Amino acid sequence: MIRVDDLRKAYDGFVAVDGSTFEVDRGEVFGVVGPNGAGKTTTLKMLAGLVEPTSGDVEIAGASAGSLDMRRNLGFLPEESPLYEEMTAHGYLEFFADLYDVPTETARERIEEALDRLDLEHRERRIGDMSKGMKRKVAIARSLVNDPDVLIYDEPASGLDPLTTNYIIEFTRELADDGKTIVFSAHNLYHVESICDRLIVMNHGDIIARGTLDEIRDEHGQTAYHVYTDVPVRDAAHDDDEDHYQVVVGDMDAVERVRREAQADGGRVVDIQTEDPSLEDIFLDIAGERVESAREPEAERPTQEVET
Ligand SMILES: Nc1ncnc2c1ncn2[C@@H]1O[C@H](COP(=O)(O)OP(=O)(O)OP(=O)(O)O)[C@@H](O)[C@H]1O
Repeated sequence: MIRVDDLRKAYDGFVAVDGSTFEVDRGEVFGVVGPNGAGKTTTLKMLAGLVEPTSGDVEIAGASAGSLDMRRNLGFLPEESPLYEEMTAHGYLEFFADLYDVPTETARERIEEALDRLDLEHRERRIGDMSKGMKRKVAIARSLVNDPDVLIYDEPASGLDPLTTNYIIEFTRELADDGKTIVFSAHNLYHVESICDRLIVMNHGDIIARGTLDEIRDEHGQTAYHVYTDVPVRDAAHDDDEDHYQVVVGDMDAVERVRREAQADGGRVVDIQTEDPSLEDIFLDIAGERVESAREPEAERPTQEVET
């Protein structure tokens, strides 16, 4: 659906995006992740035909970036979406539907459906008097008025309260389930982990990792093994609540060493749990930088039990 070939952008010699190549399939949610200044917005704007690449190509559903065909089939949500503050949500969205030549009745139905699904309250309120979350929902509805196949969302949920953030992130997933192809950027890696099919991780203009989250984990991540014993072993911490000892190791050989050590002291391993690295852990590993400190609590991370 989207093909990006050796895309590059330099501003006065400063390279913001350094030769990105990737493809996005129809119906996919595709994440573009990275710290501030990684080149996410520049990449998304080049996809949307809003920034002219220094070199390289973008093709969306067979149309080249910036062409009229492509624009008709695209919804872009900028990081900061300036809205017409004096208008109501309806007035504003009808105005944009009109720009896309959407027939009035179709536009009304589409707008109503989008605002219902986004659960936008106080639709007749002046946009200038709406909360930040409400404004973001109006901007998202705006990206849908032309019923595009492709949506490009720059930080769709950044800076919003957790409830609105979750709502928007889940809504983004639903749009893909409806068949839309979505490229979205995020600082918050937890959002990416929760809804992306595939992603690229960018840093300083380069793609430093790519694939599904599992593929990225396999290639770059390291599973942590939490080993619980009933006798003290080297480097273990005592868990007062459970009255056992816990040590975290990086591979099965180390787990085996802990088991032998416990046995030598007349004890045993009582449990082993694995913890997959989060995208943030992986990012720290490969880029040596933290992408987002304000992530969801640790408890949200998936933990699987393994056979002991
Ligand atoms: N119009 C411009 N002129 C000069 N430099 C620019 C311009 N736009 C972006 N840059 C630079 O290009 C780099 C990449 O910026 P970009 O906005 O794409 O990053 P980002 O990953 O989206 O960051 P953020 O998460 O902060 O939005 C940054 O160093 C930025 O300062």
